Amino acid sequence: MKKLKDILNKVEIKSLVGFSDLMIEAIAFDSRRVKQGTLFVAQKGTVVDGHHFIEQAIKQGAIAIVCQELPSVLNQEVTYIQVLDSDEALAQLASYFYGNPSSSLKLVGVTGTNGKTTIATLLYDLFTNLGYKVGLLSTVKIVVGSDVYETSHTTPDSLTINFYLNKMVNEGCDYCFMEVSSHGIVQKRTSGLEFAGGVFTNLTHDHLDYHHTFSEYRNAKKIFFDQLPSKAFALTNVDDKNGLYMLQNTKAKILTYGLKNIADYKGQILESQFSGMLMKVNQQDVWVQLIGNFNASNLLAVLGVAINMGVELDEALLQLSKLTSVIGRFQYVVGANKVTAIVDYAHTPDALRNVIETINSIRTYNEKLITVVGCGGNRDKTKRPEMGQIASELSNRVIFTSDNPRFEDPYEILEQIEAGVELQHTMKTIVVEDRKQAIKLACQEAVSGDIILIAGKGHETYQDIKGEKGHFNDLEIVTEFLKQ
Ligand SMILES: CC(=O)N[C@H]1[C@@H](OP(=O)(O)OP(=O)(O)OC[C@H]2O[C@@H](n3ccc(=O)[nH]c3=O)[C@H](O)[C@@H]2O)O[C@H](CO)[C@@H](O)[C@@H]1O[C@H](C)C(=O)N[C@@H](C)C(=O)N[C@H](CCC(=O)O)C(=O)O
Ligand SMILES: Nc1ncnc2c1ncn2[C@@H]1O[C@H](COP(=O)(O)OP(=O)(O)OP(=O)(O)O)[C@@H](O)[C@H]1O
Ligand SMILES: N[C@H](CCC[C@H](N)C(=O)O)C(=O)O
Ligand SMILES: [Mg+2]
Repeated sequence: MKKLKDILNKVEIKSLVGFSDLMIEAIAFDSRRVKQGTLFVAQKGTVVDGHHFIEQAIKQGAIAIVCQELPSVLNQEVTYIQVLDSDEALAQLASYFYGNPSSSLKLVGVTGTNGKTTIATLLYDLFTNLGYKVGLLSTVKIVVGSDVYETSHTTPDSLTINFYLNKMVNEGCDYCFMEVSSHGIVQKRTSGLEFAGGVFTNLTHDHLDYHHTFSEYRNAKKIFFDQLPSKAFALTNVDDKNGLYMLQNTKAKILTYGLKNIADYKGQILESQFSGMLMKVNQQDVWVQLIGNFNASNLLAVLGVAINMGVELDEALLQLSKLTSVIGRFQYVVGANKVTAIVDYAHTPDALRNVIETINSIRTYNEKLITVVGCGGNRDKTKRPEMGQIASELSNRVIFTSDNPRFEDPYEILEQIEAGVELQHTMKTIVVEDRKQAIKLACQEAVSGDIILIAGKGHETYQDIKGEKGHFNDLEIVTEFLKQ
């Protein structure tokens, strides 16, 4: 329970109608979750306008309303707080309500198109291995020390973020690593958080359904760095063409990592195998258990963060060599018939290219690479033909299939993917809409030594069809078929 006056401390208020001397028991932005004593925040959403639910929230027990526009008829028993931006207000309120938890631990945010889950999870592992209690907010899960919680977003809403940060503080966590998605930044889910550091991975094609243009998407990511305080660090990938652009206006201490360009944390791959890579990092050799240029880059980011959080270089390198792959990211099983199946979360053109090129750089070409891939429904449509083109150009055989069609017609999605396949590659491709059947076909076609890549779903344990999430797990299914 907190005083309304205090909760509003950092909120930019346009007008206030009613008493501010109230005790608030809970905050909610969804009217369906309002109970007695709640402060309801009306947000303008992408589907509906939360202002339409103010009445309903009051009926359910809301005693105060934060909104951008005051309703035409006001309830005498309710306090209305008009603000410029409800999303921003919610983030500030949430932070205060939960005791400003981000200032009581060291919080590092990772942003970029690809690599966020990988870097945040590896940092969680590294600092846990060093003996610290650590928190993690990721696409795959939320972790507080060793307690695991389910999540539905890469960057949850600000109430959820602060709820878990508070839990982390109470449980004695020293660090928290979190993913910062572009949706999260635009919707101000991370406003009001005190970051000790930020990492930029890369910027390639994704989410143009939401951000409309590439530069809008890029500027969304940049806001995160613009808002970092001067005592924080901002670590960027100098190999990405937007790496330095991201930090143009940051007040934070600028640090760089890269495989190609001069950087504070500079790496080079000396040798690659399916089991790992030998890397040279700042003049020292280190064997790591992850593979691919993109993972070499991710590991440099991990190293940079570790060192800036006080870990000695030698210790950090030793820890780097102990890290293993993150669930759903280049996870592989080898069947009795020596067929290797790789499950990877590549769901953007760049990620798909990276993963296939990594496989191609290691394999001998005496074997076939069979790729099973699809694209999500109700998401960026323009990435579909690009992914079709990449898969068919770089693999020997491609089975296009469904990946969370959501509310779209799966065959329409598949047609859009196929539209990207160049004429000379059309013979290699086939459409099998049912993902289980597609994986089965790949296993039937594979002979000893062949490699099957199943891309797009990684750690996901469901297939989302018309809002119904039926159980589905690529790794489980392919492991089963490989036994047959
Ligand atoms: C497009 C998008 O990002 N939508 C997010 C947004 O919902 P919205 O703006 O559509 O909300 P809305 O349905 O229009 O409702 C507006 C307001 O009315 C309220 N409402 C609504 C109905 C009602 O009966 N009562 C009520 O009060 C809602 O609670 C909301 O405050 O705010 C919601 C609450 O925070 C999010 O759950 C929701 O995520 C949806 C489910 C989603 O799919 N988001 C994806 C695209 C996403 O955020 N992905 C990113 C990036 C992933 C990546 O990088 O790959 C992520 O961080 O997960
Ligand atoms: N640094 C990187 N650059 C390019 N591709 C990468 C990089 N790291 C990982 N990938 C590829 O992208 C896929 C997704 O990686 P990861 O889950 O770490 O990204 P993410 O940024 O968390 O994605 P999301 O936006 O879904 O949260 C991986 O399975 C791999 O194929
Ligand atoms: N966080 C990403 C994941 C996409 C994964 C893919 N399996 C899909 O469903 O499109 C998104 O929501 O766009
Ligand atoms: Mg992620």
